[in-house]
Formats: sequence, C-alpha cells, structure tokens
Amino acid sequence: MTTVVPIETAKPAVQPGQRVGVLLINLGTPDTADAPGVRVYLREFLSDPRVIEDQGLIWQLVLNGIILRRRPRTKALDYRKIWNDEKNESPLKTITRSQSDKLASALSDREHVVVDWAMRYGNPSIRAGIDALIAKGCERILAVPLYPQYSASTSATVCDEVFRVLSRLRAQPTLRVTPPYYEDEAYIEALATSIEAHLATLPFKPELIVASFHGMPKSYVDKGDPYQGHCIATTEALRRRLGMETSKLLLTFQSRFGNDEWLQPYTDKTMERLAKEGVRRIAVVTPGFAADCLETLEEIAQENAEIFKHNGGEQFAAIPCLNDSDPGMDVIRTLVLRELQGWI
Ligand SMILES: C=CC1=C(C)c2cc3[nH]c(cc4nc(cc5[nH]c(cc1n2)c(C)c5CCC(=O)O)C(CCC(=O)O)=C4C)c(C)c3C=C
Ligand SMILES: [Fe+2]
Ligand SMILES: [Fe+2]
Repeated sequence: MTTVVPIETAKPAVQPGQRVGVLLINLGTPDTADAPGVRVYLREFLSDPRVIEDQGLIWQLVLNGIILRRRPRTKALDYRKIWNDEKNESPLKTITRSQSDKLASALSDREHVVVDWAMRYGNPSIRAGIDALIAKGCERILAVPLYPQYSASTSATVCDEVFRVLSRLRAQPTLRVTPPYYEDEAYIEALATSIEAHLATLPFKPELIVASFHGMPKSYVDKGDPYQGHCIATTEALRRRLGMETSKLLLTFQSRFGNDEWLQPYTDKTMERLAKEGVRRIAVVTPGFAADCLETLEEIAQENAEIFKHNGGEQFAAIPCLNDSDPGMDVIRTLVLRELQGWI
C-alpha cells in the first residue's frame, strides 16, 4: 500500500543551503552596431543547423562568400536605428536584463532562488549563465526559453546549447525547461490587456489589427515543426479574448530570409495589399516576440509602416511587445512559478 505523506510534513524538495537557478534565455543580438559585430553574430546564428538545416557546401559558399560579406554592413545600419545609445547595447539585451531583474525582485521572498539571463547567440552566453548559477550554489536550474510558440529553430536550439554546456560537467545540476506558452491564459490575457491599453492611447481607431509572427521556411513546418500551429492557436485565442472576427485580427509572418518559400501570408505583402484595398488605419502586434528587437522596432515599426504608407495607408501603429511591462512580467512569473513547483 502506498503511504501518503501529508503536504505539511513532506520533506522540502530543496534542502537548506541548496539553491535553485532560473535562467531566462532569448535569441541573441550583436555586441556592437557595426559590421564586425553583426558579422560575428550572424556567423554564429546562421551556422546553427537548427536555423539553417542544410549546412552543406553550397550553404557554406553562400554564407561566407555572399551573406557575411554584404549583410553585416546593411544590417548594422538597421541596428543603429534602434540601438540603445545610453547603455550602448541592443534593445533585446536591455529588455531581457530588465525582465530578469524584475523577476528576481518578484521572487525575492524566496531567498534560495537565483535569477539570471542569457542569449542563445552572442553574449551573455548560456554557458556563462549556467556557470554563474552553479558558482552561486544552484543544484537545480530552470531554463526559460522566452519563446511563446515552440520552434526547433528557437526553443530546441536553446535546449541543445543547455545540454551541450551540461555535457562538460561531471556534477550536473538537475534541469527543467519551461514549455511553450502559446495559449496560456496568463499570456493571452497579457497580450489582450496590452493591446487594449495601447489602442486607448492612439489618436486614431485602427480598422483592423495585424498579428505578425517571425516566419520560417515552410519546409520546416512540412517536416513537422509545430510552430505554425502554435501561431494560429495564439491568434485564435486572442481573437476570442478580444471578441474580434478573423477579418479584423489577421495573422501574418515576417522576416523572410533567403529565396525559399516561407510561411504565408507575408507581413510586408499584406501591408501592401491592405493599403491598396483602401485600408487607411492599422495597428500591428507582434505576439511571438517576448521583447522588442530589430524585427519589431525596425522591420515592423519602420519598414512595414513605410510600405503601408507608401501604398496609400495613413495611420500605422506598432504595439510594443510585452517586454518588462506589468502584464509581461505576470506571464513570466506565472510560467516560472508553475514550473518551479516542487522545487520551491
Ligand atoms: C533561416 C533563418 C531564420 C529562422 C528560421 C529564424 C527563426 C526565428 N527567429 C526568431 C526571432 C528573432 N530573429 C531575429 C533576427 C534574425 N533572424 C534571422 C533568421 C532566421 N530566424 C536573421 C538572419 C536575423 C538577424 C537580422 C537579419 O540579418 O535579418 C531577432 C532579432 C534579434 C535582434 O538582434 O534584435 C529575433 C528576436 C524567431 C522567434 C524565430 C522562429 C520562428
Ligand atoms: Fe529570426
Ligand atoms: Fe528582419
């Protein structure tokens, strides 16, 4: 017969002196807004077989012969447009650090929990983050990939790197990883609250909202990546919560890279089409990004605004990501506390 231990007399999961580490992880970004900095970042990013699955000879020639020669210069100009000059870093770093600081404050009553942050590519690295948590005495680590929708090119590569780092260790910490949260109630509620709050500040009423997600090659989804399904589920949950019809909250995919077919409809083509069809006022939300970055601050708020207006659109609003806002921190805190159950 099984003996049931009453909760109040059960042995605490974490013994006195043991610590639990929480590592928030986002994609990564260049260290400097110049061509050399962007080249280092793109080389690491685009050499990852989770991002570019065919790393064969042809890709090596294209990467080294064309992309890493030309793209760093043009992209460095884009990074300069959004750079946080005060801290001399990319907004993705500033925001992720702040998310980590705010989570640490929210968990400060649990003295044995240590919170830190890392980037999959560039700095601070996952290796540095895990080493620092271990040095602080963490025998258990919760890795938190900051991607609401799972994809192999984002969430899985975070796990790959975490496991690679642990593979060097004889005494490994115990590991947990937070799951994707694409239709989590706290996440959908936070998105809805932040959209409503932002719309209330606008001097115009958008005729419709576009939910733009980062794209990926269609072939990755055809091979089984659940990413597109997760983006659809998020958008449908958001429509239900906001009481909006399909035609008033559109789903699109941005950031196409290379010549292959990516997930459709494309955000830029949709902007052009809508403006040409007579839509004059629009708002764009980017629910797949936990923090504002090049793809939201430059590609959406600047490039796509320009496309919309160039084709006859008049008013364009880019709704900020959840970032370190109160609703955004609610999502991260809820997710982390749920996955720490039994450990704290
Ligand atoms: C085949 C290439 C790419 C895939 C697949 C991909 C998936 C993917 N990316 C994000 C989130 C971000 N991507 C960002 C920048 C970025 N993405 C790619 C390529 C792929 N992304 C490139 C080459 C770049 C760099 C910029 C450029 O050269 O165009 C960023 C911004 C980082 C920053 O510094 O601000 C984010 C965030 C997701 C969620 C995703 C999954 C589908
Ligand atoms: Fe990307
Ligand atoms: Fe982009």
